[in-house]
Amino acid sequence: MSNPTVSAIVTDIEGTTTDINFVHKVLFPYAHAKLPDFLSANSATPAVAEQIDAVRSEMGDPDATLEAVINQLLHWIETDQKVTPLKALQGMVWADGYQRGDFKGHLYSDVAPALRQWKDSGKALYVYSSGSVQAQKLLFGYSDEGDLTPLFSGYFDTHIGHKREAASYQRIVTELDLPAEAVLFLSDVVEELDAAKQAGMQTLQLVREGTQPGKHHACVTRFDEIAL
Ligand SMILES: CSCCC(=O)C(=O)COP(=O)(O)O
Ligand SMILES: [Mg+2]
Repeated sequence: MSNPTVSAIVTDIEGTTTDINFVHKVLFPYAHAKLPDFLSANSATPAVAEQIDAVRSEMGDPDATLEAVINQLLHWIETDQKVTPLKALQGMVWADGYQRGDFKGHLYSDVAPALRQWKDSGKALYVYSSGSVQAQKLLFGYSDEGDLTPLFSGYFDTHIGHKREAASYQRIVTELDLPAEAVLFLSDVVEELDAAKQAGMQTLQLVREGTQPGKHHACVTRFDEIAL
């Protein structure tokens, strides 16, 4: 497919640029193992204390003990809940892992060449993930393909809204200051693509191994099938 009407591309991460297994079998278990000690050691640090208070708010219990907060966070990891303070704290814990070389951000082999080509041809590139902006920058900054962060013009996380809600994509379009139809959203998840399309964006589903294709969005299996 060739599409010269696209000025900006917004990409999802998990299942789109990156193997779901890297997120679920490397990142989430790492956060699950490290969060308790990280929170016990850093609970007085202002950036961490702010997120602990946000967890207490989500729990509806402003007096929850640190132990209760930790148990809540571990439960959210086990059930893959996209709760904003969990995502912020995961990003902080993963920073250690990336910096120590415990893992690198996984990217499918077709992703970095396509991102470079789109950037060179004048497209603006953005990320929209439930992972925090810090986590997104870490994954692309410490990726298997080196530091790809210079390719991106911006990052969006759940502070802009949840990924299955059209209003989130309307806010992104407003931030990009572009007509919605000039923005292409890439994701593996049909509900996210439906929300982006409702906001007027162009959409394309990445059907990586194990992904079920939907009926209402054009599909590709790799980034190098996308001609812009
Ligand atoms: C930013 S890397 C970690 C991804 C993550 O935490 C997550 O929940 C995946 O969300 P996505 O919106 O990329 O499916
Ligand atoms: Mg995804």
